[in-house]
Amino acid sequence: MLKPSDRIVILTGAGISKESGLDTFRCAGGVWERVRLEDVATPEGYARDPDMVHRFYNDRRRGLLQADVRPNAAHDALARLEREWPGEVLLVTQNIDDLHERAGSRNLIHMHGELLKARCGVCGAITEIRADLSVEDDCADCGAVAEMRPHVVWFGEMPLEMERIYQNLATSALFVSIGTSGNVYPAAGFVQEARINGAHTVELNLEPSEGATLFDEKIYGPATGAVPAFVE
Ligand SMILES: CC(C)NC(=O)[C@H](Cc1c[nH]c2ccccc12)NC(=O)[C@H](CCCC/N=C(/NCCC(=O)O)S[C@H]1O[C@H](COP(=O)(O)OP(=O)(O)OC[C@H]2O[C@@H](n3cnc4c(N)ncnc43)[C@H](O)[C@@H]2O)[C@@H](O)[C@H]1O)NC(=O)OCc1ccccc1
Repeated sequence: MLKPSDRIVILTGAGISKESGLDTFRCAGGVWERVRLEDVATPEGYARDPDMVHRFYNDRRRGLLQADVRPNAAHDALARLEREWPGEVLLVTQNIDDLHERAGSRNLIHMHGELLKARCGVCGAITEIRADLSVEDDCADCGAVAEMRPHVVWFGEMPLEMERIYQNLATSALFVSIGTSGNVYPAAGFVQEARINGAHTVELNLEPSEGATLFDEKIYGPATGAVPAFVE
């Protein structure tokens, strides 16, 4: 069905990191059951209580840096696909963890940002971070005081590299969505973009997502089983 030169675009969400020990957002016991999205993942929430937002992301960052949190078989299979597929494989993730990179994925877009990076609210400089972030942190580049925020895309903010993503969706022969519930836009609209351009669309998830009916093919089950089997 696919020609070796064909482009493949893959979208991943929190479900692919679940079996690595990282919580999803909307499943039972998920992140948004514990904290209000409006308080910790919006610019308004940050303006209201930056300490609360820093605590939220510092906790997740420490969780990500735990020794037992590492890429799983699904992350590994996608890195292998990128290495072995003769055509281009672009991996677009909504996840802010670094498990795709640790698995070896390179042609990767973090459309919602990265937990191990901070950004200056004044000059936009981006720095790598592994320790806690707080309102005390100043910008090493422009010296702005207390302006360092998590380099993540909050609700109401424009996701990253949207142009490059739409260009690749417009020329993809295969679009695969893995471990996402299809609730958050514009990511939830990518399947429609891919379909419009004639791509074959596949959903790999634990259960049907909001956009399940838009996929040509659906395979349900844990990612660590479904993704390696699909890549094989
Ligand atoms: C809630 C929703 C209604 N709101 C939005 O979508 C909003 C508003 C909006 C825009 N357009 C719309 C159109 C209609 C309605 C609303 C909107 N969108 C925005 O504000 C976006 C910005 C959204 C980004 C917000 N930031 C996040 N995160 C970063 C921070 C952080 O992480 O803290 S979103 C957050 O939700 C994303 C989606 O969640 P999922 O990854 O899908 O996780 P979820 O828990 O929901 O699902 C997990 C799935 O995995 C499955 N699963 C579980 N275990 C496993 C397993 N083991 N194996 C396989 N699958 C598994 C489960 O079954 C489940 O289906 C996450 O990735 C995460 O990034 N910005 C924007 O639109 O800018 C303008 C614009 C417009 C056009 C074009 C460009 C720009």
